[in-house]
Amino acid sequence: MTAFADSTGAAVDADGIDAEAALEHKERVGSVGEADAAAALGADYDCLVEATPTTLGDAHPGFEHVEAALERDRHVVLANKGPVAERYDDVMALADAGAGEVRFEATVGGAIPVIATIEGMDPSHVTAARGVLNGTANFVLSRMAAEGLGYEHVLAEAQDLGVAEADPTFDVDGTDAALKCAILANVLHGGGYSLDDVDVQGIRDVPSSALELAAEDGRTVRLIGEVTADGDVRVGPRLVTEHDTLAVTGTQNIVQLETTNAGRLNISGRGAGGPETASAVLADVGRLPER
Ligand SMILES: NC(=O)C1=CN([C@@H]2O[C@H](COP(=O)(O)OP(=O)(O)OC[C@H]3O[C@@H](n4cnc5c(N)ncnc54)[C@H](OP(=O)(O)O)[C@@H]3O)[C@@H](O)[C@H]2O)C=CC1
Ligand SMILES: N[C@@H](CCO)C(=O)O
Repeated sequence: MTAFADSTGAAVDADGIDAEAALEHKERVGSVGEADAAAALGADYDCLVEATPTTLGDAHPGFEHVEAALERDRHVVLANKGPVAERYDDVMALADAGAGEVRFEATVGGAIPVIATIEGMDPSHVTAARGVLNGTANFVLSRMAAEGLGYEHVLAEAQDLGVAEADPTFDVDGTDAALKCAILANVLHGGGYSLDDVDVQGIRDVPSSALELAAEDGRTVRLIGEVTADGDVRVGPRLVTEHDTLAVTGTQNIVQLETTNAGRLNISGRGAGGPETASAVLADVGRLPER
């Protein structure tokens, strides 16, 4: 690693950075290094890992970071969903114009290999996708149902686990799941989608009484996102039976892919969290060609 930045500073060294020392510097001083944060963009590197907070619309500052790397023919690996959910076509045009590749496994489903599976099948053989795509909302719904706990209390627990977005309304209002669905739609249809194309409803208005009522009937509520065979994209709370494949618990995610050759694939696993997300980022780095 030759550069490492946060919002207020950067550590840059072409001979390699001591990550432990940079993190210790952040603990002590509040930033990973003394250099200007923007200095990391001009550093000597092969691949930029973009993991700034996901933002909507112009996807600032993530998009500009991606642009700076691709214009220098560097590879990009994203954990940040903004650039590939909101500006997929712009990102791919930049990649097509140069020698850098863009990968973004971590943006959908945390540690589980959703994008790699679609690539492996070939997107033209995947007709639809649906699933539980937000670990925070799933944690909140499953804890509320299992423990009868209040919404605010459970959301605070999810924030402590490090799975909630910097702005947790993204999670509970369905925005994060919608961004992931827009990314899936872009992968399946070769671009053209953003958050504006997703019909979104979150879980904020799901009362614990609705979960109790559903449980009496052997059912529960899950925040389900889907890209339909017609290309429609939507996210909302849905009733599912307690034993349904989609009724994963805690921060687990599940993605169901409808495929022409393999039928329905179910891929589930840890969909959020620091080590989980880092594993997907590193898997992408390993998939990049040598520069
Ligand atoms: N956490 C998870 O489970 C998952 C997260 N993601 C995505 O990964 C990204 C990171 O998530 P997470 O680590 O949880 O988020 P955090 O909010 O914990 O961390 C974001 C980091 O970005 C830094 N940052 C902010 N602005 C800039 C900037 N202009 N230049 C350089 N660095 C900047 C922040 O610096 P500072 O420390 O100074 O504030 C902080 O270190 C988000 O886009 C999120 O949506 C994707 C999958 C799973
Ligand atoms: N906040 C997101 C992180 C993973 O993208 C979640 O809860 O699923």
